[in-house]
Amino acid sequence: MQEYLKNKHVLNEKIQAIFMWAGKPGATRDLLEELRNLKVIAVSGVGIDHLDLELIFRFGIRVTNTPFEVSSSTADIGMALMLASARRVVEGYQIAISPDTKHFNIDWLGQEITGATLGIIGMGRIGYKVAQRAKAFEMKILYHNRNQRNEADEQAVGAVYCQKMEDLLAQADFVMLAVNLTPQTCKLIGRKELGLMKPTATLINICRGQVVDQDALLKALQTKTIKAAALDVTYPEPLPRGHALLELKNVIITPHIGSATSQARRHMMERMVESILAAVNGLPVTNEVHD
Ligand SMILES: O=C(O)C(=O)CO
Repeated sequence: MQEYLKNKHVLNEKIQAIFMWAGKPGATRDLLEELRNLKVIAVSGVGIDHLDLELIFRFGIRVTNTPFEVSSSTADIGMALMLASARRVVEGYQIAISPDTKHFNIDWLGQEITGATLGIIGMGRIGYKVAQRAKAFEMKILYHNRNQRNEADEQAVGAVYCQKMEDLLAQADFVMLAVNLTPQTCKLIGRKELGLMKPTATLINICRGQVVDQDALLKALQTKTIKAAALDVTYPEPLPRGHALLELKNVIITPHIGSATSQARRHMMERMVESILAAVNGLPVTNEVHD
């Protein structure tokens, strides 16, 4: 890095590819103007909501991401959060390690996910992997998506399509968010939607914090409009210390670790290297992002 900063101007002329973390601040106009030989931006992960694609494409730069490499690990974190919330794993852990052993006998009970209804909002690659896992837990599966999946896909996981998201919200014991962040999905879940959920339901977010109106979520949790939330993503990340969501017992939060497995990260790296080599050599790029 120091070497780069020392020779920034010379090196900037040579840079043909940059690597970016999904969700982290995107490529600015200043940066694009400086990197005059840039051919490709390789994004690690599926989310490209942090990039101004119109601006990047105007510079003739190609964009690539790794949508296939993160699906299983992100679906796993969704299941982990759902189970941890339902079985109150974090509270249990606090009791198990508490110096005061008199609380060791718990005075609360968890909830089984077997037989419960899971509503998946966003049935793309990640949502579908969640459904595959939920089927093994004998959950009833509802889903809402822009487009209905084909019958074979639905039957393979026993998922029932809800054309209206409201129908899913009203029936689900667990609502899992797995959509891309777009202007259409920003604050998709707000006060009205939370109000449609059962008071016994849990919201799980594994996509982007901005998909939920966080103030409305906080209120819904404080007033017990819904039972609990389990979030791998928030807005901002991390939440400022002392944020009210961090104080609630019915919330568990992980630090955006959907793709944080050694397997997923290795596959993401391999795919990005492959895409960068292809792009700098003017060849077709796997997972190229288009308009
Ligand atoms: O790949 C992404 O965009 C993720 O956020 C994975 O959690």
